[in-house]
Amino acid sequence: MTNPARALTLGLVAHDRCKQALAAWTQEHQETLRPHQLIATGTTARLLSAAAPGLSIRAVRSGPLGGDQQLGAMISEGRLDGLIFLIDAMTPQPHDVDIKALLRLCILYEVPLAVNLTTASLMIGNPAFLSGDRHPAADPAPLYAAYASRSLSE
Ligand SMILES: O=C(CO)COP(=O)(O)O
Repeated sequence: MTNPARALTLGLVAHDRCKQALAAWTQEHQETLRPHQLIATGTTARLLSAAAPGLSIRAVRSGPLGGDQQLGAMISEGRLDGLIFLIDAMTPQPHDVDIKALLRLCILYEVPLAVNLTTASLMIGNPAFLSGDRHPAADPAPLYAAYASRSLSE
């Protein structure tokens, strides 16, 4: 069953060589994105806001300065509904550990994740995703409750 439509909180991040592509995609999909709350890492936010001035995009810090970790914190608090993250696979990044940590939290918490624009378009074109509907297995709480309360005694 599909939940009533609600505004989602979506993360948008792109490495430098992918920023123009994400800006063009955001512009192209601005009507679909408009009802949702968009959060982007600092420099990505600047470019996307220029490309699609009608969208309200909240900036966190730049990725290498903690922005990826801010998005990760939102995931761990259940405050991010999806992430579009265009990663430059050909350029070493100084904050590789932060990138890995953000991807890991998407996996851990079943957050829908697009690492290319084909998947991003599929994601936002899917009415079930936009309505906030998630597969029942997407609730990680039961999975990790046993881990969080594990006994540490011998
Ligand atoms: O480095 C990033 C993600 O890992 C993106 O950060 P900026 O959007 O600030 O460039």
